[in-house]
Amino acid sequence: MTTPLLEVRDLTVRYPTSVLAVDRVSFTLAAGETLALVGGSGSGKSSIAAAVLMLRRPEAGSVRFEGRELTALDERALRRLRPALQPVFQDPYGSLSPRLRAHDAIAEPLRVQGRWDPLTGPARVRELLDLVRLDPGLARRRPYELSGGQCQRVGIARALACEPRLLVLDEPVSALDPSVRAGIVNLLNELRDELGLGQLFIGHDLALIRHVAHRVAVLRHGRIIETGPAGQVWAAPADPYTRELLAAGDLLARVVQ
Ligand SMILES: Nc1ncnc2c1ncn2[C@@H]1O[C@H](COP(=O)(O)OP(=O)(O)OP(=O)(O)O)[C@@H](O)[C@H]1O
Repeated sequence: MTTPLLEVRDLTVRYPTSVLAVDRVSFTLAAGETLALVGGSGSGKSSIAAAVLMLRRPEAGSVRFEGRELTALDERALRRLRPALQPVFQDPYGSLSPRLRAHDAIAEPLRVQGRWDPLTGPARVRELLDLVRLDPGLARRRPYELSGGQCQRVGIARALACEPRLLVLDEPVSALDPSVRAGIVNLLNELRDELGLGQLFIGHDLALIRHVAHRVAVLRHGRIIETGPAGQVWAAPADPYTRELLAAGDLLARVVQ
């Protein structure tokens, strides 16, 4: 049996305020696969993302990335591994420095990792711009001179600069205008297929997630209440809460149209 890209077992996250945010959650994710974590506000999605990225150490449970137990690694070992696991966050403007032009924002992770070569670096940045289908003419613009969708493409290019194997996408299109969401979602699908990335896609809009995910895990109060292939969960949700989420998604889609 091949080792999954990511294997999470009995993950438990508790905050100092003693909120049990994630309660013994387990799932696996293969390379080239998108697993969506869906659920209402406060169901524990972002807490799982933070624990997978080891931005917050879990209270209990195991997070294995390519077979390595992340919870057992010290900060130094984690720092070496971090480029392989990259986040993309919700707020495209907030995730970029307002000072940096798109070109420098994309070059920054290469510089930080000591991988910047003045001879080949600019070509690598152009390659990354091309990968996220961003016009090279926009490379000199700062975030406030770009649209939300363009900023999110810069954010994705920054993540790709690290040559990751796993993207943790925490509501990557929720803050964007509905008219540009499909473009970003399609880009993420294409990148996954082109580069063989694993994607943990966090969201609450099941209508959108149907177009992204191979599999879905539905969260409620920090626990997975239903999991399965996206098409199956969509066509025949087993849990009444999933049915509620689907109905809410349909309603939202109709309002947005
Ligand atoms: N830093 C924190 N300190 C204390 N409690 C927290 C913290 N972050 C999250 N929580 C609590 O943990 C639970 C899960 O929150 P989390 O943000 O993971 O859910 P979520 O599903 O991502 O929600 P949303 O969709 O609103 O972002 C909630 O009860 C939340 O109030």
